[in-house]
Order: sequence, then C-alpha cells, then structure tokens
Amino acid sequence: MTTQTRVLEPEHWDEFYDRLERAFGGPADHAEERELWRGLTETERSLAVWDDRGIVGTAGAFSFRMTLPGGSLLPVAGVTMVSVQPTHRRRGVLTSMMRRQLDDVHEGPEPVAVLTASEPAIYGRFGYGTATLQMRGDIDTTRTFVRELPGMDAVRLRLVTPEAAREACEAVYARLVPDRAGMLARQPGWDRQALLDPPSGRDGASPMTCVLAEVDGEVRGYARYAVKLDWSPAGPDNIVKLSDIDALDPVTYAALWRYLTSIDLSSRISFWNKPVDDPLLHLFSDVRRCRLSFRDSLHVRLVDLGEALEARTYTAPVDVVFEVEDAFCPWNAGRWRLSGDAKGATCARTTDPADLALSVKELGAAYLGGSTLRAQAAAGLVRDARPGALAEASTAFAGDVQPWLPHGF
Ligand SMILES: CC(=O)SCCNC(=O)CCNC(=O)[C@H](O)C(C)(C)COP(=O)(O)OP(=O)(O)OC[C@H]1O[C@@H](n2cnc3c(N)ncnc32)[C@H](O)[C@@H]1OP(=O)(O)O
Repeated sequence: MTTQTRVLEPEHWDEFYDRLERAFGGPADHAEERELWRGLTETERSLAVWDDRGIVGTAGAFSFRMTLPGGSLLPVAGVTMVSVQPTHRRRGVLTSMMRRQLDDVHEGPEPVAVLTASEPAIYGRFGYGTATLQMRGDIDTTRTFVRELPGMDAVRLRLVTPEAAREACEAVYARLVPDRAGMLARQPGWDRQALLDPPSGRDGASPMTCVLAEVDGEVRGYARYAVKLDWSPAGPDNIVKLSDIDALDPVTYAALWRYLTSIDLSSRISFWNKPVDDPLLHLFSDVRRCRLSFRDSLHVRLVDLGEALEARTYTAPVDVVFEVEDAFCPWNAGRWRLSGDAKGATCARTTDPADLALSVKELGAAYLGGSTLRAQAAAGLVRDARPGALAEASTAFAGDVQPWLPHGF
C-alpha cells in the first residue's frame, strides 16, 4: 500500500471529517456539532494520509495553553481527530502520523503534547503517560444530602439559557484556570463547545439549562444541566444530567449542589467529569451514595523534556538525575539533572550518575502532579539508584491539588 501524508488542505475538511466519523462508527454528528469542529480545526496543523482513493488516516492538533503546577500557562499541542480507516488498520498508518506530528511539535514552540484517548492502550508506545483522572458519579439524592454551610441562603439562583449566561460562565471559568494544573485556558471559539446541545445527543433529556449563582449581584458560580424524565409505576424518578458546575467559593458551590439535589421529581444526579479531589467528596452526607467511579483522562507526552520540566515549579526542593528512555523521540533519551523548588527549576543534560531510571511516559504521567513517581515505582516502572531519590522526586512532583482536564477535545 502506497500512502502519502500531507497537511490538510481546507477544501478537504469534509472528507477528512467524514473519514474520522466513519472510523469511530456510530451516527454522523449533528450539523451544529460538525460546524463547531470545522471552525475549531487548525487545518495547518492537521494531517491527512492519502492513498490513491482518498483519505485513510487523520490526525489534528489544537494550540492550547494549559495550567502547570505553580500556575503558569504552557503552550501545548492538543492532539485530536486521530483515526485510520477500518480497511487500513494495523499497517503502521497511526505510527507514521504520530512520527510526523511529534517531529512537527518538536520543531515548534510547544514542549508538551496532550490528548484524551479513545482507548488508553494506544498511546503509551508513543511516550504518552496518563496524567489525570476524571471522577464520574451517579448520586442517589434521596439518600444523601448536601451539608449546610453558613451563608448558603444568601446565594441567589437564577435560571437562564446557556447562551444568555455564556459570558458570565466564561468569566467564572477564566478565574478558575490558574488554580488547577491540567485546566485549559479558553482559546477563541472554545466557549461554544460547552454549549453544544444537539437534540440527537440528548438521549431523551430536556434541552440544557443553566443556573447562575449570584452573591450581592455578582455571578460566583454556575451549573449547566438537563433533566431526563423517568416515570416509573411508583412515581417520578427523573435524572439530573449535570454537564458543568463551577464556583469561586465553597458556599456558592454548596448552594449549587443543594439546588441540584432538590430539583422536584428527580432522584438522581449523574455527572461524568469532576476532579478526583472535588469538594463534593466532603459536601455530601453519604459519599457512598454518590456511586463514584474513575477513569483516565488527559495523557501527557513530554516532547522537549528539559524545557517541559523547567516550565513547572516543584512542591519541595529537588535535585535528581534522571536516566530517561525515549525510543520514539530519542532526542530526550539520556541523563538529565533536574534542580528546582517552588520558585522554579533548571533541567539540563548531565554525565553525572543516574539517581532514578524511568521512561518519558512515567515523567509525563507525573508531570501535572497527579500520578506519583512513587506509585509508578511500586508498579516497577521507576527504578531508584540512589537511596532517598525516589522520595525526594516523588514529593517534589506531587501537588496538593489534583490535576484535571475540564473538557474533552
Ligand atoms: C487522540 C484521539 O483522537 S484518540 C482516537 C483514536 N481513534 C480511534 O480510536 C478510532 C478507531 N481506531 C482507529 O482509527 C485505529 O485503529 C487506530 C488509530 C487506533 C490505530 O491505527 P493503526 O494504523 O491500526 O495503528 P498502527 O498500525 O500504526 O499500530 C501501531 C501499534 O499500535 C497498536 N494498536 C493500534 N491500535 C490499538 C488499540 N486500539 N489498542 C491497542 N493497541 C493498538 C498496534 O497493534 C501496533 O502495535 P505494535 O507497534 O506493537 O505492532
């Protein structure tokens, strides 16, 4: 099979997207969703693999800025729209696209690539490590209740359409971005993604609505949700399907949850993406009734290792030499000395003996402060050559706020 990989020409976007949809299976996107992705696609960063009959492979990248431990924003490549036609699988098309894409990112200004995976087993071979988890829940609101906090009754709630509330919600979101590693600053057009609500995606639920939470006239939080009717012979058991909930302070957050748990005729709240250390773990009277589960979310690839490790800060002083394996991006392989603390860091090549041996995948997993080096060592993935080095590095990389990716891409 002869194929050719080219940067996507804008006039081929429809074929590119049709092929992507076919590779994923299922029905075609609603027109509203398709137009959103058309507008967000950065064609000059998208790759199409062609054979003599058309496009057989797709891959794209978004130019994101992501919060790092310490609060700075790093330009990162958000890898997306990866697919290979069912007729062309397992012949190395994905590998060739990953090769070209990581070479392009290496030549550009972004030291890190990130993605969410359809299947987490795909990307480790290319050096991506699982850096964040997402928490899902299905709360039985007849059996668990939100704790009362002083001041909750002063929070005023107002129902508005998501469109009318867009700017106010975006202002809240923007203030939260620096507080948690893994959050993405909004790039132009991305505010529309949160409002996507095509009828075909509702699974029988109502259109999405938004509740704004105000204190002294200032919007301090919001939740976007839909309600799915479920009338059993015993009565109503509607489900509140929560898309987003964000607040600038604990009292507003608690007031929003109290509201959601008390919507008439409903007995469940389902949500699919909150941080694993979300305050809701402490807000509900019986967390077991929240029926929580966890899943991998953001996968991180350090493309330019030294630059990436210098871009973040470290919880505690660290001075260690890593022996890094990186078969797919060999420019990262070898020994690196990382010296840093809460103010900043340097990371440079060294000939000093190694303290810790690991692959770039483990460093990617630990990069945002979620998955610890110690836990990965316990799985045999990080090897300690100097006593104490593992504890030192693991403590320095970890944070007291768990990283989180707020939305898919
Ligand atoms: C960021 C995103 O967009 S995630 C979305 C990814 N896309 C999808 O899931 C859509 C459906 N799937 C597909 O389009 C394709 O099967 C892909 C893209 C996952 C794989 O494409 P292929 O061209 O078949 O992959 P390729 O032949 O380059 O395989 C490279 C290696 O990955 C392995 N691999 C490929 N797909 C998978 C998988 N789903 N799970 C585990 N391993 C996989 C191959 O076995 C091969 O392993 P090897 O190097 O040890 O031989």
